[in-house]
Amino acid sequence: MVSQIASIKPVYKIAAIPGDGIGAEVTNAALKALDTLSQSSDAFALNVNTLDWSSANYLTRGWYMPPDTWEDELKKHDAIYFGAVGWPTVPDHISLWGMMLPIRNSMNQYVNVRPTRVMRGTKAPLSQLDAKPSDLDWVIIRENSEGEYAGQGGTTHGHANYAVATEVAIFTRVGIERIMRFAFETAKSRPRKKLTMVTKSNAQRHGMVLWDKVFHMVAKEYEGVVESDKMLVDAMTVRMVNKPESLDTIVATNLHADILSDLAAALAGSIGIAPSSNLDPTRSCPSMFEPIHGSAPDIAGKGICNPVGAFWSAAEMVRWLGQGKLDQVADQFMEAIENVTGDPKTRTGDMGGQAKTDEVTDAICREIERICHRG
Ligand SMILES: NC(=O)c1ccc[n+]([C@@H]2O[C@H](COP(=O)([O-])OP(=O)(O)OC[C@H]3O[C@@H](n4cnc5c(N)ncnc54)[C@H](O)[C@@H]3O)[C@@H](O)[C@H]2O)c1
Ligand SMILES: O=C(O)[C@H](O)[C@@H](O)C(=O)O
Ligand SMILES: [K+]
Ligand SMILES: [Mn+2]
Repeated sequence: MVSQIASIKPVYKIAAIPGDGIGAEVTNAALKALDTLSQSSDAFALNVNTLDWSSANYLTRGWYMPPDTWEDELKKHDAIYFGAVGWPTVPDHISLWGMMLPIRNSMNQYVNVRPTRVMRGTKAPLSQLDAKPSDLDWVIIRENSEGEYAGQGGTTHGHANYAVATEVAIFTRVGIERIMRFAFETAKSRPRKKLTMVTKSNAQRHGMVLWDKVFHMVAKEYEGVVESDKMLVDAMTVRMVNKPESLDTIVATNLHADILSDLAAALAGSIGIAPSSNLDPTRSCPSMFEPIHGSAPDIAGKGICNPVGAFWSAAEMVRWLGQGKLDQVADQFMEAIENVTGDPKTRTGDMGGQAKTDEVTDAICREIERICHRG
């Protein structure tokens, strides 16, 4: 699907779904930064197709994504860039199941990679606990297709006072094995070669026990290569706060990693910084890149949200698209991001500054141009 302009630059097709609230604001910022990056680089170009799938349009059309065509539409692209979905006018389970979860499921995005580290200029709460910024450098590998998010369950007698509802947590051997292999490979690719597996197999005695068993099976293949250990999820929250330096790569279920990644973001300074990559490692479908935060109705429309998590997610998209050939460009993007967070004048409120989203975006574009043109 990648084409060439005048046989010079590969052109990647991107579906951009800004979505709701600050999702749209940060996507707008990320697309500006990506445009500046591609214009400043000889290595790639982007062809962005923006899709108006949102809660506001759901209320008038009755659908989030065009019912018969959305899968084919998305598959025409090399990657998906996503803002956020969810708005107070629509129940959250309708909005999440109207767009984000069907995309993760149908596009085979069974891995969700969530890196966290303390960026230059951030005031991480951990520093008040005598931890150094370098003590927090983690990658959370979130299982992205099963657990409590598989959509199995139901409601009976919903309107009666004897209503019953189930939410079935699904764990398959295939699903566990593929996420464990991805996690071990991620740990192996990082300098410390260390993996911590998160579980709750003391209380949940079926699915989580299978989760542990498959982990131990895969761990044997990495003996002497990757050091691994196991944590119960409740104790894991304590270790993340008290011994951040003891962690490196972390693998957890869909629900556990959803929760732990927000905690990780807060410990590193702000939810507004944290990126995520919903990956189909087989590359048969487009992968999706989005900040981990939601639509933030409390600050939406004010122009004050932090676009850094959206920028970082965009950098990860460039890295993924390039398959090794765009690493230098992605690194330049990251350098620009940290130069901007490092300057107190270009930090948003959540990072203790006063800059507006647009000011941070203009600063990142200037910085990208400077870095790309200096050499
Ligand atoms: N992947 C997604 O699209 C996604 C993820 C999480 C929540 N949601 C949805 O978003 C809506 C709001 O959810 P929520 O309030 O629980 O979570 P949220 O992440 O939207 O916001 C939590 C808090 O963090 C702040 N915050 C988040 N991102 C920020 C940023 N970039 N800059 C500055 N501050 C930021 C918000 O102002 C808010 O106080 C709900 O409808 C929820 O279902 C969607
Ligand atoms: O669980 C959810 O609501 C979503 O997965 C969202 O919180 C996310 O982290 O992407
Ligand atoms: K999001
Ligand atoms: Mn979440």
